[in-house]
Amino acid sequence: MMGMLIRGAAVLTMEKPESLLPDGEIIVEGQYITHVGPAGSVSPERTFERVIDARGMLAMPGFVNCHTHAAMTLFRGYADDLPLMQWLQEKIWPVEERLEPEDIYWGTMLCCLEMMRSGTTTFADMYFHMDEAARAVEKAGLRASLSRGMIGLSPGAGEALDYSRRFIRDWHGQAGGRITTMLGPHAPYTCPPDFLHRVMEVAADLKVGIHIHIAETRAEIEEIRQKYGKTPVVLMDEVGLFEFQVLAAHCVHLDENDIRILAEKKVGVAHNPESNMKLASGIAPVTRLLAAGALVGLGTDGAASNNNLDMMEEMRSAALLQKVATMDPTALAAFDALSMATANGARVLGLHDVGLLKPGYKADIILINLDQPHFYPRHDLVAHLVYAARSADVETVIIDGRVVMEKRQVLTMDEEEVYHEVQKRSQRLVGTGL
Ligand SMILES: N[C@@H](CCSC[C@H]1O[C@@H](n2cnc3c(=O)[nH]cnc32)[C@H](O)[C@@H]1O)C(=O)O
Ligand SMILES: [Zn+2]
Repeated sequence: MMGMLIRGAAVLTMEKPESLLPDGEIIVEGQYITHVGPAGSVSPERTFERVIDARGMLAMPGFVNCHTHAAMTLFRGYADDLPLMQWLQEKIWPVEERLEPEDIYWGTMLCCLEMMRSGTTTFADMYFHMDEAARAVEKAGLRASLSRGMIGLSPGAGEALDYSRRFIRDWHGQAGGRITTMLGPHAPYTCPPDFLHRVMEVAADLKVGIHIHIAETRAEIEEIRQKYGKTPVVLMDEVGLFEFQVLAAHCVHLDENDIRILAEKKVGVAHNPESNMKLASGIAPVTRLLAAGALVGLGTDGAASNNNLDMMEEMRSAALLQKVATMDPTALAAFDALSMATANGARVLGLHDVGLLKPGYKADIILINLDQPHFYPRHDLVAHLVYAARSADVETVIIDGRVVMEKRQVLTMDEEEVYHEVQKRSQRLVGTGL
């Protein structure tokens, strides 16, 4: 195998803030990165199947979106400006009842298209009809951790758990390892402890992680306190959930004890600042979580509560929100926000060879076009990425060693077909035709 050489780019490996090569060389062989070094580190005699001249670009790991509901792109702009419980119960759950499996395929495809075009290479999804979501991911070429969301209180809970078990067996490690799976009990207020015990049995049996929403709103804290006399985090800990690899979305309303538990049990937290702001759920104590040593990644949540899947915007929102919430401009510095969006996000998903540009890591690489006004002067590229960049700056996307977008041309999906299918289906679902 001769592999692919990327040369001429500034290379941000994300290992340390100072590990930026102003002019670097990256070799990709198969799915993996096999070399990262300065210009001239690759022998001129060596030949490659493909050489990408990336002068004027910055190479960095693709973004990892730690929490979304991919096919909710179908409901973007359908129900806005409502609090979470009302939004879910009155607006979202009724239209979700009407979703057909093929809708999920196209909704997930639109999600993949939007993510790829904004530099996201990996995402964690919790939804249903997950076979269709997996097929879309397989076709689109992204990396994803997929879970079938389960409402433990619903009459269909047993069926959802059976589906999950079968789905995990069918899909875990598929698409050359791009697809992994988790169990998806929705939240402590929809999944009582007896159901969570059944979920944990399956998790132990199939050796997969658990993706759940925790402590998203004050209403949830109140409801759990009234029912169980404790916080959602303590309840989940006592149930034994944190003995597993857990991806906990939101974690907005936490006390000091909750923060200590999340850090100690190495729970992966998915922080979703824009969804939390839009639904007025609150501000997650990210600064305190990080100070306590907790593992925190970044997510967009579904497109119906954000309303886009843009990780650059999310990163910027995360940093700005922590600063204003703590009244401390040093809070969530640029490199920390960038780590949450890449390397730490991968760890939150339990992916230990994703999120850094380093030999032995999966070749999930994005090239960002630096030849633009908002990237001058070139003082600090890390600060530029967090505070000045926008998603349209992403030129080229490589996932699992394969070029899937080049010069902003998506190579794996037919964009027009995706738009057409999504428009048609969302009209049927929510009855609006623009
Ligand atoms: N209703 C499904 C299972 C739930 S999938 C995951 C659910 O999470 C919902 N969801 C989306 N965003 C949020 C959020 O921020 N908090 C809580 N739930 C959300 C989403 O609408 C979806 O219904 C069934 O038929 O079994
Ligand atoms: Zn969610």
